[in-house]
Amino acid sequence: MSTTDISAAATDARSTTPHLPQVHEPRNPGMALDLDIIQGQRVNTSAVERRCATLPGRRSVKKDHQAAWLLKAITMIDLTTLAGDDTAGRVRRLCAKAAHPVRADLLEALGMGPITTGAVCVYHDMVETAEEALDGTGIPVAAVSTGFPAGLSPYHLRVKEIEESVRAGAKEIDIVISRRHVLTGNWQALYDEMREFRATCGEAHVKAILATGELGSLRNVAKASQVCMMAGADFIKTSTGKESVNATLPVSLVMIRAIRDYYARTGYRVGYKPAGGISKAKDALVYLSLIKEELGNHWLSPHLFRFGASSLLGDIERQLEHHVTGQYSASWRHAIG
Ligand SMILES: O=C[C@H](O)COP(=O)(O)O
Repeated sequence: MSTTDISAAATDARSTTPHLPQVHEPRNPGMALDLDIIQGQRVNTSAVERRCATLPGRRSVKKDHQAAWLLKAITMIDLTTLAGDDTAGRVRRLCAKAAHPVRADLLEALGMGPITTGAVCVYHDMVETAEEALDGTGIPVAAVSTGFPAGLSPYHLRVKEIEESVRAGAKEIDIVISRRHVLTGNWQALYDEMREFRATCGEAHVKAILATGELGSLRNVAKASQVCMMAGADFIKTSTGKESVNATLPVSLVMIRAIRDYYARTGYRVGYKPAGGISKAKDALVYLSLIKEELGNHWLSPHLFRFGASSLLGDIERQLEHHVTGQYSASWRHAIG
């Protein structure tokens, strides 16, 4: 990464606020299911693993540049709470954190104006609470729908859940795909399901959660990515955070390259959301460098990249505090996010 590139990233980080008008990105309308493309998907697993193994060691940005990248990362977090014991109080606190993700004195010391996270992500039941709490901030609410996390509730109820979440005010819907369609190679069923989910979302943007840890192979991940994009997904997302294996770099590389292929074929840019288990600032930096190298700077923006994370923000804020003060605070001081 050249110094020029890093400076550009720093400048961009200072001006990125997701709720302000973004570069207009035409929505992916989808296309007819092309089974030849699906069957033609190949993944060289050892090459993917080799490439990913070198990334964390090779790519590091330091000092001011690191702070700029971390600030940028914050603007691309879907700040998430998806717990059985979620309460309205917890969701309101999370929303307050999304609107003010970094302490004002730290932002001032870093020469930054206000920033926010990319979205707040909750279960359907908490959409109205989050909407009220975020009123006036411009931060969108993302709802996980369609029987999250397993996606095994009756089909008509999954469609209904999307309708209800959109009616409650969610601007983004994170759907879960039926893993069995992938595992049985029923690409038409996966396409039809995704197509209907997308149509039901209407103006709300749809993120397709593949639950990659349950798809059996990287080749299946590549195929499922292509099918969901053909069916009109605005984003493809790795995981619910509830599988035993969630976001990983190899899975990310495969999905990112699927996005690149789809863009080359159709001219439409689909977003990427790694989710689940990303909790350290240094891991966020590796993901951002992977995106930059494989997809380019255009994707380093909240309208095309998000982290799905419940605790990443806390570690990033801790690193920023260290950058400003030279001291690390205890992690419990950054408990939310
Ligand atoms: O979509 C977001 C994930 O559920 C968050 O997972 P996490 O709690 O491991 O950060």
